[in-house]
Amino acid sequence: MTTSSPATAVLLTARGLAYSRNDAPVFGPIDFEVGPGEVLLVTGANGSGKTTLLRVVAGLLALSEGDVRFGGAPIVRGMGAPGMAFLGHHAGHKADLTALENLAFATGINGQRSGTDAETALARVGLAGYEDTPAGKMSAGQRKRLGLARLLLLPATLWLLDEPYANLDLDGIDLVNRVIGEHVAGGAAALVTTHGAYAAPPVRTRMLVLGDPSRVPVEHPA
Ligand SMILES: Nc1ncnc2c1ncn2[C@@H]1O[C@H](COP(=O)(O)OP(=O)(O)OP(=O)(O)O)[C@@H](O)[C@H]1O
Repeated sequence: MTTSSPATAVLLTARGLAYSRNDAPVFGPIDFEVGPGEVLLVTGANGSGKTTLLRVVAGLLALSEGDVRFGGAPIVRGMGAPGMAFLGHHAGHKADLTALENLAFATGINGQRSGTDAETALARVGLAGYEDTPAGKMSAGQRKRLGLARLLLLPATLWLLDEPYANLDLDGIDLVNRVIGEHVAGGAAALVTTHGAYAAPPVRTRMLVLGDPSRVPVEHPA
């Protein structure tokens, strides 16, 4: 039996989405949907286009073909969509600012989720005691945790997480799974790129496997 979902049941929709660089395909065309309470896990070999896909969805790169929509509205390069939060390989902290100052800077621009505060978010990610530590003096894993604290504070419905498990210890990997689970439990969603089987948020999860980059023709000089 086929059931049709109401339009409001889908947060993110991609149809025939493809990205090419200098006419060479990086990924696609692909179709996917992410609804409230769901995670889309994007996997694939190195170079298969996982980060590129996230950057297209974030509006940082222009798609080459197809259509991608957030809440029914087309995503356009250069137009940050309210309601999305992006955590990249490099979390984008200001090295000279302390953990608390970085969070204040982010919420000053993006607004803050109600019912929480920066100290609570830092404690949640295991950074209690690091409030006054400059981001530039943190380890890679601590900077990743500070990025998670930022996500906890921002009023975003869709999290775009590029390799959120990288640089984290086992407790940190478990933390990522738990905060994703709590985030989507309230009807939010996340796109998560990963290589690892440890990506196991305790929520309804869809899988998207991007293709092998070896299918992309490589031109060699004669
Ligand atoms: N700024 C760039 N300029 C040119 N080519 C790029 C750039 N960024 C990525 N690429 C190329 O685009 C392709 C996809 O890269 P992307 O980083 O999206 O892959 P990925 O699946 O995230 O890889 P990984 O698993 O190694 O992180 C690769 O062939 C890569 O070399």
